[in-house]
Amino acid sequence: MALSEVLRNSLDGFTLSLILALSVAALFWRLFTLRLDPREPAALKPDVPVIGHIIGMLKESHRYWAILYKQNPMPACTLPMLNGKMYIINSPELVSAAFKARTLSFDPYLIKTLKHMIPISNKAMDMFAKDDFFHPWVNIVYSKMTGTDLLKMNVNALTDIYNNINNLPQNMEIEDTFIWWRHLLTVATITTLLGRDNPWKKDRSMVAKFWEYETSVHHFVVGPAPRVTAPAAYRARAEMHKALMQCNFETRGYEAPDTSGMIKTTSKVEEEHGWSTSDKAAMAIGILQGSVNNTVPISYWYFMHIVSNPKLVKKLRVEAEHLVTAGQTLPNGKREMLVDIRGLEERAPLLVAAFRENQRVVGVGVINRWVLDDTVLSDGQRSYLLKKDTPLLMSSMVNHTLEAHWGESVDEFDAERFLRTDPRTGAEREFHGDAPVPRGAFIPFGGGKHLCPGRSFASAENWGTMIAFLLGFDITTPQGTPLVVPERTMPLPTHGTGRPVAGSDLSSSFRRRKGWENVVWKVAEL
Ligand code: HEM
Repeated sequence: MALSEVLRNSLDGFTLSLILALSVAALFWRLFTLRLDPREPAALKPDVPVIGHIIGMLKESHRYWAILYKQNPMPACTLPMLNGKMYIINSPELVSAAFKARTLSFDPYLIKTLKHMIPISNKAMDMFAKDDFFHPWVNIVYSKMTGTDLLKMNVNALTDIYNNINNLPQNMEIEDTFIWWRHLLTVATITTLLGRDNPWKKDRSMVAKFWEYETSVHHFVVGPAPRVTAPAAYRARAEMHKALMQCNFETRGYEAPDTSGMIKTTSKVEEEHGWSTSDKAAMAIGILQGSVNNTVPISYWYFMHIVSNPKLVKKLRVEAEHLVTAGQTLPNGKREMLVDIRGLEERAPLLVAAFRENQRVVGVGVINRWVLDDTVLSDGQRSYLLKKDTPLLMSSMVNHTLEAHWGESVDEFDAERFLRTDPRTGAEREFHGDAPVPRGAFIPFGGGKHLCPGRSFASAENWGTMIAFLLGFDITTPQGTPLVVPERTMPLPTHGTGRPVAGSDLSSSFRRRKGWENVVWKVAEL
């Protein structure tokens, strides 16, 4: 007799249903109950079992980590998620320790994300993911954004921006300052990487295509079918890919003298490994995305935080006047104004402090790591075990918005917060790295072996741009009143900085300043 027949004969329907229900419950309990080693960070259970944290993340995006921390201020915790777990690290001491740990890596995320983000072949991606290709390739990215390569990038970016500024009329009304600024910085950053012969220089519509793709990048990363869920972004990516192939890779345009060392050298390595034109162009999309996606919104908010504050503009102009010298008078009667971009951290402390404060205020993204091997982190008091093959997240929003670090004015933009000398008391502030807070509490560029390689470039591009706008223009609303910083959206988990909320008044008026009408901006020879 079959087992099912035995069961049917010996048990009534109710008992059978009960056994079935208990078995399902036991299986569910077994699958979804988090079993932790006592040395791991304590569990932080969601209100709704199993899926509560996922709902929270989807609903609140980056804000969720700050909400959780406010409710449960734990230095580190483990979040149960479906039948897995994720570690969260909140305390600056543990963030610092995590940056130092060689067994915590961003690489698995980078490889997995790139595979979906860019139109690369499986063959090239498999090669990219192998240690003997990946590590030298990443080393090129880092080494080609230092020293003379970095200097050349800074000069090229600012030359592009200054050429644009030099061509502006005496007075200009802008309807959407965000879009206008986005165009200026996107083209300059891409031109720095690819050289002047690039699709974004040739065709203005390419900038909108870049942002169509960038804004929907989560459809590519998460899947499953971006062609269906984000058709416009999918088309935009295809057009960028085709244009890059034609302009920069089929013709070996990436070898041009004004192409950045980073693109030139990574493309050369790809070429030596037999990558097709299509794969080289696909990888360039990834590099451009990583370079532009943070730089442009950060830079817009930096600009807005400054120009909306007339007192700050006044102080910054005093500082900026020492950074420029008059050059020769040109045949058209205009006067060259040379901007010396060397050593701005020492020579322009307020400009730099305002930049850092802007990053504190607007940078809400997270830093992700994958635990490659069992790792123990210590904050000096307690040690935490992190188990192999577990994701780990560090939220910049948690530490960037904590009153305990930044004081009562935490919610305000205070351009002087990052000055090493407190302007109110004259006292020297205790700094840890770039910030007057414990190491690990201010992490706009991440840290450790994944510390953003583009940080010095992006910073100099921002500072140099602001110097020309501060000295050269009065920037107000069309009515002549100070601009108001628009409200920011909460970005999706794939993005680190918000955009102006829909419906904000983004109009502005640029007027050349008296005495600075006939100036031609130029980077001083270094
Ligand atoms: C204000 C502008 C920028 C911000 C706020 C920013 C922020 C970041 C952050 C938070 C990370 C993650 C670091 C970590 O995981 O510890 C990162 C990584 C990276 N950034 Fe930037 N970035 C900016 C500009 C740039 C630029 C201009 C480039 C290139 C020209 C660039 C290239 C990269 C690369 C290649 C990585 C990956 C590094 C790795 O995984 O080892 N970034 N950036």
